[in-house]
Amino acid sequence: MTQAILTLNAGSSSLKLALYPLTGDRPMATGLVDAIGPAAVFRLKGPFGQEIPTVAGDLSTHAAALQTVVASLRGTHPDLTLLCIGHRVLHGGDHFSAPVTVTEDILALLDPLAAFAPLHQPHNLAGIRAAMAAFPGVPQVACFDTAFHRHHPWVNDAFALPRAFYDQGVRRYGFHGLSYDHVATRLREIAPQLAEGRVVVAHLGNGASMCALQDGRSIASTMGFTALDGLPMGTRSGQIDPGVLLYLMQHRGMSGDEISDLLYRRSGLLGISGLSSDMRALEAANTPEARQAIDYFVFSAQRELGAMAAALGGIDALVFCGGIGENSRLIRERICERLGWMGIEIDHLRNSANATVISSDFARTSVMIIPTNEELVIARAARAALGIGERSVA
Ligand SMILES: Nc1ncnc2c1ncn2[C@@H]1O[C@H](COP(=O)(O)OP(=O)(O)O)[C@@H](O)[C@H]1O
Ligand SMILES: CC(=O)OP(=O)(O)O
Ligand SMILES: [Mg+2]
Repeated sequence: MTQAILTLNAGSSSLKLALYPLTGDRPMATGLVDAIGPAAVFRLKGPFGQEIPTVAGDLSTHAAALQTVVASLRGTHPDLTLLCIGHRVLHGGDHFSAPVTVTEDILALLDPLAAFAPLHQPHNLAGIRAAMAAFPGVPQVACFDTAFHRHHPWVNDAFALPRAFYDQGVRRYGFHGLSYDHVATRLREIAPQLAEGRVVVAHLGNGASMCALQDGRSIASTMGFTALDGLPMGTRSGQIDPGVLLYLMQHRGMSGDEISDLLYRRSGLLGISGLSSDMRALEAANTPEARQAIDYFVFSAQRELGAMAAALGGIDALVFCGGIGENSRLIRERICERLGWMGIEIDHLRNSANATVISSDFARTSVMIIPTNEELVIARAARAALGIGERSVA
């Protein structure tokens, strides 16, 4: 019998998965079902990144895709027994500061939070419900993007609104917490002294944010009540004057749904470039609009980095992660330009090689690349829920 843990990260049109053994950091398989629906594509890889054949099956919904995924995993592991399924869930509100084993009561607490995370939460919860239906009796563990930030000082948790709103949950939650948890853990392994200091982690992917870590704990983040704030993203606006939204509603007659669509799906890199939400496409395009989208992204990152360093009272290390942070030497180089005032100076050869340490030997502030691994954080939480890990789960 092959006992294993499945991790799921259900997005609006995708399902990312990993199959983990009960010990060790190397997944037995990783996979992605992309463009769930009539034209879905399903790819599965083995422990060394080699392609694994998948079974032909229904990929038209998240629930159907999950069945096809498990059937394919059984192709290589015929005696597969799933002991636990761990899920990425974007929003845990003020209810959760740690992973939790899901019950119907917990789902009832998480459902209303979909209003604060429309791109993610409905799909995350659909993934849990599909897994509960397909594997009754198998524990489902929810791991929240917000949990890592729940101990922010009050000034980084509140907005300057009348107090009642804070009490009703209108707070600066912060997201990408699974990613920051992983990076903080890796940094303690790679550079323990730095990990005790003032570190800003830049998670630059399709969603993008920064986190200020003091001794490995989050004290501030650029994302707030929702995953819209802070840096511009693939299709999300990032920080915007709330007066713009009032103007659009009161004078341009836009509805709440239209503004939501504008801010979540039509803005950011896609909105500015008019071309693509994908940084690779913008780097290749060389149109004035694509260049402006990159300029805006870089300038926002420099500005937010200043804010995170100020929250920490200085900076000892900057760490890049996420699809852009891990792979784009151009964006890293552009962000680090003009940051000499905070002791940042990168070594261009190291940066081009995507090395772990990319700062020059003479720089006061270390600059690093640490590939993120949200799946491993979820797998460890699932192991803890089974009583075979180091962290506790309620
Ligand atoms: N070599 C690269 N150069 C520039 N951007 C890249 C590169 N590889 C990936 N990216 C960008 O990373 C982003 C996706 O990041 P990722 O963290 O994988 O997103 P997701 O949030 O979907 O997991 C896309 O904008 C993609 O273009
Ligand atoms: C929080 C967030 O934006 O997540 P993602 O990068 O997966 O979209
Ligand atoms: Mg992501």
